[in-house]
Amino acid sequence: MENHDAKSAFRPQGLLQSYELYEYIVETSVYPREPELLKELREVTTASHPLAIMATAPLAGQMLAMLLKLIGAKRTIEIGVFTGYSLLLTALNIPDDGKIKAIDVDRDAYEIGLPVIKKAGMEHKIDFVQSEALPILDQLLENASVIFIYGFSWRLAPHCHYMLNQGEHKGSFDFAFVDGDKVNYRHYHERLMGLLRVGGVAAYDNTLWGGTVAMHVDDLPEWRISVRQSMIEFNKFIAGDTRVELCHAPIGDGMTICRRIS
Ligand SMILES: C[S@@+](CC[C@H](N)C(=O)[O-])C[C@H]1O[C@@H](n2cnc3c(N)ncnc32)[C@H](O)[C@@H]1O
Repeated sequence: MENHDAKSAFRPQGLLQSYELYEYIVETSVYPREPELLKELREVTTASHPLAIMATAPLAGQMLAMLLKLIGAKRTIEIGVFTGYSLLLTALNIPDDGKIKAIDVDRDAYEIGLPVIKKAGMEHKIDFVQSEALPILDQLLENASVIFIYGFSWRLAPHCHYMLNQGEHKGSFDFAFVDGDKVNYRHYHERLMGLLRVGGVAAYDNTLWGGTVAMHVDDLPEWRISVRQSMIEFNKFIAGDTRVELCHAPIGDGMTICRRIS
């Protein structure tokens, strides 16, 4: 296997055999139906960010939009926003009173796409949090809103009561799109199993990592190796996870779609 294959995730066609086949699909079925403001967001990203290729591919985006509609998603989580292609796409496919908890360490990238999100009238659905994703998911699971009620005991010693409104968000999300740091997918999955309702769906992007999961490690450039290993471990783990039904779709860079069943 030559190294150019190992880089295939960063070619527009992703895992498809040829650019011509990719072009055929997007020209026939994707671009003619892609909302104008998603196109605009793509263009703004390409013009403003050297890593525009990180944005979710419109072909995979179309499948996400279909999933959101099929399950009637209203409350969603997104890990890895970048300039907001998948975020705007999600916002466009949930109801007007739907809500997205969108988490990314990089606010600058989010702000590149924000004017387009505002133009689309979708900002009110989005709660963007600039942070590492893991602590935010933990907070949602714990939801420890602590109310201090100061009082005095018979000895006049102050004491306080803690009212822990624990777990309010447990099982309350319909959908999660995970496209952040790949090495944490396994940790994100554990949290999402608590946050998604039974019947809720999590979609994990890049799970074939340019096809490298099935390549020999000696044939790969250094920068591919650690994520490849994380993906191999995640794919193996999730395939055996009885809490979910799953579909490993070779779309884009590989997308694993899980439906929580217990
Ligand atoms: C592939 S991009 C996401 C693309 C996005 N879904 C789209 O449609 O444009 C990955 C994003 O994950 C973010 N990221 C990386 N590590 C993260 C972490 N630990 N927590 C939250 N976000 C993270 C990066 O800042 C980057 O914006």
